[in-house]
Amino acid sequence: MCDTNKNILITEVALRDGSHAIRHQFTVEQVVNVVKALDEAKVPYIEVAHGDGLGGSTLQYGLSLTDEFELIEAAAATAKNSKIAVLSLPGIGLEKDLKQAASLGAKMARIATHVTEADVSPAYIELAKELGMETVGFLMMSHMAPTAKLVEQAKLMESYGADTVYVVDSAGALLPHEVTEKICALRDHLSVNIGFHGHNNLSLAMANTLAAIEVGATRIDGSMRCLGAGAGNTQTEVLVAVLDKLGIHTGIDIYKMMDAAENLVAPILEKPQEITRDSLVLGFAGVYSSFLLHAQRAAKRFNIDSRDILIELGKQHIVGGQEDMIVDVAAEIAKKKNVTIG
Ligand SMILES: CC[C@H](O)CC(=O)C(=O)O
Ligand SMILES: [Mn+2]
Repeated sequence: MCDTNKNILITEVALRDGSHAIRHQFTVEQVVNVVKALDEAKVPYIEVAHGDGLGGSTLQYGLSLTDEFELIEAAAATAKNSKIAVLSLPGIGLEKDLKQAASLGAKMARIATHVTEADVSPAYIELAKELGMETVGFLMMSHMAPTAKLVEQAKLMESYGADTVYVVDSAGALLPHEVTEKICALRDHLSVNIGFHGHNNLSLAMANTLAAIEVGATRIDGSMRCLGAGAGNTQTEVLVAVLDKLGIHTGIDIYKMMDAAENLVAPILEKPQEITRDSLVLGFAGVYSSFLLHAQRAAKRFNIDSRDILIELGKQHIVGGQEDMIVDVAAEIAKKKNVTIG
């Protein structure tokens, strides 16, 4: 049974994770309008950055339409109640980027590493703390590590000073009982807050989020209209309503949240966030959700089935930062199949 006395703090990630889905084309006007509405709805945290975090605007990850610092500055100037969060993957984001985000008003830093590579994060976590930011360790592709390994890595992030450690289901590959096992283990071994970030590739983002909350996660990510990579994230406005029905407090105004999703986010979507055969394969094969559009582009270029690329990426355990491998894998498949490139 859920402990209904707990307070859940939600981070709305459409303005960062959703950036993948719209090829990083956010405008200042869109960001300001969405932040204003979320601020009025009393959403505690709003993440703003390139989809791949600070510094992600490159040919490898996709160029942003608008400089992310312009978006962060505009978001921070608009938010009166909500805190602006940024994501940084050490190496893609630099320490100077974190300093700049803090100077523009970002109040939370989420330092993201592959689930077995927490040891690349101490300098960033320590810097974020020095900058006075609330600090989150974000363990991506959590399905790829056994629970004992995940606990070891989370404990490292805790030892570096993270206030919260997240289980991140980047591929939307986890099943509810696996989420329960992972969150329980973190709850039993950590003293800091525990968070969960889901993707809906197997239609399990909501079930996984509820499983996480049930056993102790108190920091939860969602994106309005599921605007996120792959099939998107746990749908925030739905989550707020479901938690209210469970008697769990988020402090968020449900009507205002619904209005923000309907009036401001729906028009931004290039197409509704559905579970298509490709996003289903992401969850099935355990592939990074942000690889979706890259794999679809490569499939077109090499005249092959995008599912074959995704399955092969899963087999080869290709992870974030190895986006260049997507084209290599596609070329290899085309060669093996003797496909004529148009
Ligand atoms: C490439 C960063 C990634 O999108 C972070 C994230 O949201 C995830 O791993 O799910
Ligand atoms: Mn994500």
